[in-house]
Amino acid sequence: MSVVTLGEDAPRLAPEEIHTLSSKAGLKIRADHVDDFGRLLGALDQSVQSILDDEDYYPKPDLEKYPRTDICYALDSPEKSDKGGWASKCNFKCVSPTSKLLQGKTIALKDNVAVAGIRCTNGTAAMDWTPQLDATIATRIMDASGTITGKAACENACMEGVSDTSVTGKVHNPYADNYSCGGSSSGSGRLVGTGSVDMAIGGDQGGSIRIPSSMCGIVGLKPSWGLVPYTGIISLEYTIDHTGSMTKTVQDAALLLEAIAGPDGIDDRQPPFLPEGILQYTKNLDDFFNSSDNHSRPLAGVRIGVLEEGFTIPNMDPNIFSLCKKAIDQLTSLGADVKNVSVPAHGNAAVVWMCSMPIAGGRQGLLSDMSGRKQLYLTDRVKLSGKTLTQEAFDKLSPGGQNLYLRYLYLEGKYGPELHAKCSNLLRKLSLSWCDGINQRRRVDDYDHVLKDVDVLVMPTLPSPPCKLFDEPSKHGPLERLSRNVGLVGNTAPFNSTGHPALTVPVGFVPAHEDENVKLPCGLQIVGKKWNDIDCLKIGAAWEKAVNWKEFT
Ligand SMILES: NC(=O)c1ccccc1
Repeated sequence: MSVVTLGEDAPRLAPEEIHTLSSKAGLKIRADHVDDFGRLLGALDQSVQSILDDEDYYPKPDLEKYPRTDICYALDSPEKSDKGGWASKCNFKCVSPTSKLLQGKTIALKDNVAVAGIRCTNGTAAMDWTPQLDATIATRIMDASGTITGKAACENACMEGVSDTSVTGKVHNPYADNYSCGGSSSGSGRLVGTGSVDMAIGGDQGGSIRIPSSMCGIVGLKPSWGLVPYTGIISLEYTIDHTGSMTKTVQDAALLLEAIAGPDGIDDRQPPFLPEGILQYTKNLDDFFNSSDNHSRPLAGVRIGVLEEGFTIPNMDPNIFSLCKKAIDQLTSLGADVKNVSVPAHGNAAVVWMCSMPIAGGRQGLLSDMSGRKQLYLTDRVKLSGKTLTQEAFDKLSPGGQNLYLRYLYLEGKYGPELHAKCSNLLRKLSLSWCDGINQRRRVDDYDHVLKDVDVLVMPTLPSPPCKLFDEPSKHGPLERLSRNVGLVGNTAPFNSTGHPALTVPVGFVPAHEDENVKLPCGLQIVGKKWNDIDCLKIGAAWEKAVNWKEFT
């Protein structure tokens, strides 16, 4: 870095530059101050230039230990995408001396997770980014000897819940072609659902792990906020960003969570340390089942609250309603203490989530402005977005991303930070801060008030079954395309804002709305106390041991 001086011959801004700058902001600078500010800003710019000339600071991927070869992109060979599931495939050498936890498991990463040298689409052509780093969770999977076999398709800019918006093509439901896998982690849902991989990583800001998991008949866990590092993953909005597992079984969910959870020292949402033993999910799960002396009633002593408002969200399908009630009866017969509970604020929580998202989400998710954080910034990707979206980038977004940007411009212009501030407080009212157990003096509100009496809340993951994909999506207008998302996140999005862990397990099939002969998967959502992801896993695993979900009616 060079030494900057404010001497007579130091670089300075000309008076016209100061004038242009201030008049754009509607300000006038006193005539006798113009030269002073010109010199101050000129010196600043000299410092900035020295920083831009310096190297950036990223975690270095270990390409020698974990080489990746034979990269094949769905954009080049769509026929190799497995009906849309893959965004890219690769050959990864992942034999680690460190741990064998994931040995023998094949794993797909959602295509918003950075893997060095492999193009990362985020489901959209609006930005073309090839990362030079591995996300923390990718490194952790390699260090646990997991075999990464590629990147799974993701819906456009992670802003869609129906699987016909990705730049890599439509993703078909594992149980019926031309039906939705959900989104935005659509490829992860399909690939695990069809058995193309054992496990996948998904991302979730409003339901994007749980929606495709429910629709593809698999287990999806949105972990507690901050449990799994988001470092090196494309963000939508940092208060609601989560990454987590999508697996065939709850046992595998525990296994993958164990591999990826815990502080990485970079993601500033994470606590620096966690209670002893909390990350040993597989052992804790085994201990739970081994300690039960009544194997036909493994859930004896577990308290389950049936969230009434979770069954009355808009568009609730009667078949989903009754199937989930029956699944809950099954939990009762497994010994659980089940009672109805009410959180009146639940009905409106997704609406607050929706009004809160655009201002911060447009800036962070579409313009890549994450200022205020102390974490790893993806500088090379930030460079691609610019200060405002270009026409070209806007045109490449699907209606969900375009709508987010217009909502951002509209709400930012009309209400500014005041709206975002109020929404954030209302969302915080739903739940204590993430250290609620420690700070007992705080008021106990909404969900956490009820979670004092029960261990978990249960409700349908989604109000409606997967819908049909459009034959030619681009022939349909934004309203028609986005209408398919309406109400979808009523039971999922609230827990992105509160940060509670939320697991979806498949509980059977329901008829599609378009054709009653088409039967598609349906999930039950289990929401736990913060940091008690293990409670969700225990109940899910008890269900899975007792019931063959494909035959449950
Ligand atoms: N990223 C998300 O979680 C999401 C889910 C559904 C619709 C839009 C976004």
